[in-house]
Amino acid sequence: MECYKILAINPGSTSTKIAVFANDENIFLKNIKHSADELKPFATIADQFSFRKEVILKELGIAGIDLKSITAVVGRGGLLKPIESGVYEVNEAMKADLRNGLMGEHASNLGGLIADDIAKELGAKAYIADPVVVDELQPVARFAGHPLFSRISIFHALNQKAIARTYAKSVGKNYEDLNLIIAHLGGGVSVGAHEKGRVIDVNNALDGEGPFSPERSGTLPAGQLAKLCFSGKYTYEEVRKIINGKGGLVGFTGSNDAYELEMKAVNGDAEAKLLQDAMSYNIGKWIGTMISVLKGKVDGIILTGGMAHNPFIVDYVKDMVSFAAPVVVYPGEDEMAALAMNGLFVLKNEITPKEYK
Ligand SMILES: Nc1ncnc2c1ncn2[C@@H]1O[C@H](COP(=O)(O)OP(=O)(O)OP(=O)(O)O)[C@@H](O)[C@H]1O
Ligand SMILES: CCCC(=O)O
Repeated sequence: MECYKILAINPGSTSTKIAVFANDENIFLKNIKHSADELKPFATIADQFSFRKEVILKELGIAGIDLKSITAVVGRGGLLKPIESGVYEVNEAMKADLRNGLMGEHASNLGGLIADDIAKELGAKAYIADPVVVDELQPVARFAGHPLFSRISIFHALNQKAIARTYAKSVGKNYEDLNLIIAHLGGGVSVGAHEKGRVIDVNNALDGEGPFSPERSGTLPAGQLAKLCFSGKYTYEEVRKIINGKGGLVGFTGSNDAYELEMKAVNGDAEAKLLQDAMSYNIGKWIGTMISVLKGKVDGIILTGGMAHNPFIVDYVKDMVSFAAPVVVYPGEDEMAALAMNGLFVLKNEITPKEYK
């Protein structure tokens, strides 16, 4: 059997994860952490391009990975225009949108850019897969209650889709035959209603919608938010930070570490327990919303992401929603394997990459 080597690149806000797969075998995995001081000199995410690329090449060199053996490079896609799920070949239109932060700044904007740059040097092809802007919302889900507003699909598409397929396989079904609710419980939280392989509704996990999470506010009371914006006490940037970065657990405790909160709760801190319960309650409430989106026809409810390791959050949510369907837990995420496998499917001609326009 031919051996394809795929380099996967997943830039996050405080880390760059890289992996090399030989077909479906993971032969190298590295989580390169970036301290706040290291990233301080860069005014924008795009400015971090050379720094992150050099760090990746250095780590691959240290690991003795022969770059010439790489067949394809797959990067985590960023804030592009809304697109359907799938694998996309990196092209000039995509690079321009990623570079210019067309839909906003997000560390994953660098995924496609760095993948393309490294691939070009190797004469290989670069792809992105299931970026956060995957948009399969049904028409009624796009309404936000005033013509000046519309709901937008931004969520952990890569992990949600990969976990959905893993679960479907485990029950001997196709993803496209199931109705699933997937709650990704990470630094941000997204809760998606997957109807027969399409995410017909999901909260915008990046921009003030959904349950609050370790570092995001989720939905805030609109009237109070409007008042705060015009109080003269906060700049636009400060309000943005309340929504994303300094919201959620960071706002309440100063830390985005849900594990730290869990330990405080375990050790008898009643406030910590109440906050953890409140976060779990809101997650359960949003899953309830998606149960009604799927009209109660739910084959499975899946909890994934880092906080799915927390038994108290899992039990709280199970207690609220297990009336509707079995609740299955896949703690953590496997975005690196998901990226690489999407690349492998393309190399094996099992899927055709789509064109970004
Ligand atoms: N083993 C664990 N037990 C309990 N909590 C955990 C565990 N691992 C991670 N967490 C908590 O899960 C939260 C999210 O962590 P995770 O690393 O999944 O997020 P991320 O990858 O930074 O964000 P995102 O998934 O939104 O991209 C953190 O607050 C962390 O404390
Ligand atoms: C919402 C998509 C990914 C993230 O949490 O940043």
